[in-house]
Amino acid sequence: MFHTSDSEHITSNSSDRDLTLADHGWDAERERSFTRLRAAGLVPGRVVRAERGLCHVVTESGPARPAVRPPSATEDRPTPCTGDWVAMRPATTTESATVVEVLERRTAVVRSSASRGSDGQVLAANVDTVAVVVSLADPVRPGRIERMLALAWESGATPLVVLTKADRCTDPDSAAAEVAAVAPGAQVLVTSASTGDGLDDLVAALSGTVVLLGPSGAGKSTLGNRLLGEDLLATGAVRATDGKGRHTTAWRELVPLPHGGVLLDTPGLRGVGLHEVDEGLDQTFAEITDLASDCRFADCAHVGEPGCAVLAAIDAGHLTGRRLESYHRLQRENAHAAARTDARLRAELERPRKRMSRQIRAIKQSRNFKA
Ligand SMILES: Nc1nc2c(ncn2[C@@H]2O[C@H](COP(=O)(O)OP(=O)(O)OP(=O)(O)O)[C@@H](O)[C@H]2O)c(=O)[nH]1
Ligand SMILES: [Zn+2]
Repeated sequence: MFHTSDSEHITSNSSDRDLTLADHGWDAERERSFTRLRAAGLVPGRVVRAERGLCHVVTESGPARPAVRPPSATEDRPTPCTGDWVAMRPATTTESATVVEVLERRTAVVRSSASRGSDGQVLAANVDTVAVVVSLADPVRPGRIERMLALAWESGATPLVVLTKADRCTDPDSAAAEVAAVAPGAQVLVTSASTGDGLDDLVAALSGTVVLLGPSGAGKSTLGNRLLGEDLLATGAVRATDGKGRHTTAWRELVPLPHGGVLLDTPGLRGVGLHEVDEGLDQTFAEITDLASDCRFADCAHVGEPGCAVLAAIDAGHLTGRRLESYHRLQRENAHAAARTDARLRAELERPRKRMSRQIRAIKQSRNFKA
């Protein structure tokens, strides 16, 4: 039955840890909402990696690779993605295990070129903490941080800014203050994977399912290694390059952290763009949102309207012009993403043509393979 984290698994080695659902974030509330499904003979599992038509799931009785039943024409069931909780029909002597339902997502990180709610466009589900990772080895780029925070807030998870490579920065504290000024409502932590500074505070601040979001070279992998414990990732790396182990060992994008919580690292998350982040922008620029309620016009765009409280705050020195410019720029980017989505939805209506091109692609691919 259901293992709790204080079961016998706590004393066993790291690969056994993978066997408990609690280690993967299963909680009492999830269990309660699963009652009906359990009664129907289904078992819960969490998707540790999803591919077309097949997912790697961890269940109470170990890892499974259930098939995903394609939704019927009338069903509006999402395709499972990394982080999803699913209800599975267990394997029988004649049939393999099947994912029957995707449980309601508490949060979702959505890709920019896709619309929320439709299939295959959610990059990560049920994320609790989005850690925006920023290197202190380079000058602080506030616009970049604001952009990632907008995405983080929009997902529904709690954002956190993790400044890395403090050992490469002469004044980490003032850099942290500069970042805190553009991250209202988010905790800002200074760390160094090299010296170990700030890592305990980071572990304490992380909760539930954690995603590390940040540009290439920011130090995400290094930080992830420190959080996971080097042995675990080294094993994963060895297995990934060891041809013999490839078929038996699934590459996991979702790994329990030794101090609690789960690290979610899915390739698509690196370099994700903005998507319908209106609310996320409002939270990222919380002080502008507050000021805007005092603008004379309810739809004030803060670009020169009379009675604009936001522009007045800039004149009074309470808000930087850079901050408002960044807000405008991200709003434009968001609008472009929305327009792209509309174009995509129009394209969806041309399915027959799409299917044709897919067939052509498949034929070309099979030719390449033969060549
Ligand atoms: N001095 C110093 N270097 C660090 C620290 N953390 C990471 N680095 C170095 O920064 C470089 C990039 O780190 P990664 O962890 O690979 O960065 P990443 O964000 O995972 O990059 P991508 O995988 O490209 O997305 C590596 O050479 C690390 O050794 C740190 O705390 N101090
Ligand atoms: Zn205004």
